[in-house]
Amino acid sequence: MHASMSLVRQEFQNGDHTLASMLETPVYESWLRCLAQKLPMDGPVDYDFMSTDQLKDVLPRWQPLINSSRKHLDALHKSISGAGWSVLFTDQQCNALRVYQSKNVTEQRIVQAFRQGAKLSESNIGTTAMSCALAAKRFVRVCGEEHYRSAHRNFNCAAVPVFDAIGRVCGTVDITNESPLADVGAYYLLEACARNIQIELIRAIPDAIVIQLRAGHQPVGADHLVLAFSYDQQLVGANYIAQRFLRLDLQHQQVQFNDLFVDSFSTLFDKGLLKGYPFSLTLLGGISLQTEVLDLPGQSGASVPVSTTVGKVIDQSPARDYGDSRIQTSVDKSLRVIGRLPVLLLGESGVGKEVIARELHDNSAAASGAFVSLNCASIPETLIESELFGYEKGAFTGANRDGRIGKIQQANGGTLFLDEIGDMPVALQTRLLRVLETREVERLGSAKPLPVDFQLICATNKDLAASIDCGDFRQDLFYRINGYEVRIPPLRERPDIQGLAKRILQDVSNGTREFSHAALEFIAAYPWPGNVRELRNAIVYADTLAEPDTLIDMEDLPDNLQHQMNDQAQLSPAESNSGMINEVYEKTIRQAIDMCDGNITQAAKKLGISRATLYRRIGNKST
Ligand SMILES: Nc1ncnc2c1ncn2[C@@H]1O[C@H](COP(=O)(O)OP(=O)(O)OP(=O)(O)O)[C@@H](O)[C@H]1O
Repeated sequence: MHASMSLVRQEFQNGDHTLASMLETPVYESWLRCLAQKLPMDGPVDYDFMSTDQLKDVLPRWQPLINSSRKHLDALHKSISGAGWSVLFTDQQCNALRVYQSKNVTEQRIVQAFRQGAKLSESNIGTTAMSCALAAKRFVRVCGEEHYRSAHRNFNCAAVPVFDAIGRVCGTVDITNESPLADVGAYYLLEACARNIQIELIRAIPDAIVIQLRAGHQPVGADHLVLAFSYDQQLVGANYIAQRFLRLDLQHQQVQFNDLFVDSFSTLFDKGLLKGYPFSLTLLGGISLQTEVLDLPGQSGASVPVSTTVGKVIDQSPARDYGDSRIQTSVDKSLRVIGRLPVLLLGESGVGKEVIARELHDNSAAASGAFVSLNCASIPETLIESELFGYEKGAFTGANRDGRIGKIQQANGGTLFLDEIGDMPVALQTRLLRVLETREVERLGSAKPLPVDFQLICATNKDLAASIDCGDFRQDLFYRINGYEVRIPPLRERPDIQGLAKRILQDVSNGTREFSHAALEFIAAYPWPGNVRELRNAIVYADTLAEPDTLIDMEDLPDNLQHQMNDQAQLSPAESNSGMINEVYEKTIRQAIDMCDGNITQAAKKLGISRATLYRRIGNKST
């Protein structure tokens, strides 16, 4: 094989393509593109990387793709790393979004090139499995000297394209090994990973109802068809299998629910309420498919494993940690009452009210029902009513022709989570109160009451007592929703911020990273005005941008945290009158001095404050 490939390459370089044209078509076509770009076949390859600033610019654009792929890439890496495979996830320009090096890697070029932000396009590094898979839109293996650049002759690669919710190529997953042997098992897992990422992208479509379908006789583990519909019945996502099975071309076609099925769209909601119970949908041609609702609008899905083709899909949700045992105690108590009393969660923005609401739902007797959330502050006042109560066919101009099921009805048999309840308009508070009293809901445009049964969890960061005083919140509704009140302390008041941070980092990095001592001290000292949301974002940021396989250090955390800390440290003690905050800054300053072995000038530089300010702060402590 080696001798013959050398001959193929030699003849190609001499302008004779007879042998090269017998290579796999995607590989030969890539060679032709490389030739057209005058890339040399021989000689060293220099890898090009995005600068940290460029990475910061593109990361927000990549984030949805990274989020949807993370757990499937983690699972792929775990499965095949021991067999020597490194995993690379790229965007559609072959820029490395996420990398996993095999523990057994020895080839220096893999060590060098497998870094986030590496620019690995064909025009930069010649033929690769990624560039071939992108062009051919299918699985391609490129082995040894099939790589255009001879520097890559020790690479054995395979790659598949990743398709987005409507079937456009949005990236690739590549696996690379130093061993030249084919590995059918690894290829199978690679293809399953790409299919699962597409399903995850479909499940991330906001406000879509996502269903999975299969023929009754399909064996366990076979791929399902996954379809997502918007409220107006339009097909907004379909996985690769569904696109082929139903002959769809979503990039160029608009498809409605009843272009595909004989059943009415409302079947999805009526049957979907019993989440987890399959029902039957019939295609226009008469084929009947077993259907299950994966996500209802308002629920963020993308967490339940769908395709079983990767074998056992790992549930990555860790045992919950709040950094405060008082919160766990309150959650445990709430669980005892939630079936009978509504729970009211109070706390600043970002403390984790929705996380706790989901935790309560998942561990309650209604866990098999839906968790339906409505943020009363984030949708226009005029829409809350139809969102909550739903409406009948033709209830008002612009209404969907089939009518719409409301959130209250969707939560039947499950949990209704009303976030920012303090922002609900007073007129609607009256209607909600009636539903809570009668346990019946009337859709807009209908006088027919429908019985409903759900657990209620409300949350707010407003002072409801003050809202009642000024007439913005009904007192009787307050008593109705406040069966059991849980006050969630802000992060800065929790005793074990470091423990929570470690747990989040473990989750985010899939157990591959830890914090340095200095970073942990900083985390404990910083006041976290954005609470756990801010902490989590900072950790995701650091995990994404820090060099692979290193500790997360203070410098890896977002710059703005350190600036905010320093700004506070610049304040005179009189300006910064909170004892807690003073203590926090003094602790940071002491740590900086320790880290600089007592050198005040260096410590001041590290903190970004003047020596005078630093002395003033130390003086403040000693007085
Ligand atoms: N205990 C926790 N462990 C890990 N992550 C958490 C925890 N609590 C909250 N988070 C994360 O913090 C972010 C904010 O959480 P959540 O939306 O539940 O807060 P909230 O109090 O409902 O905020 P808001 O009032 O702004 O709606 C989310 O990204 C969530 O994943």
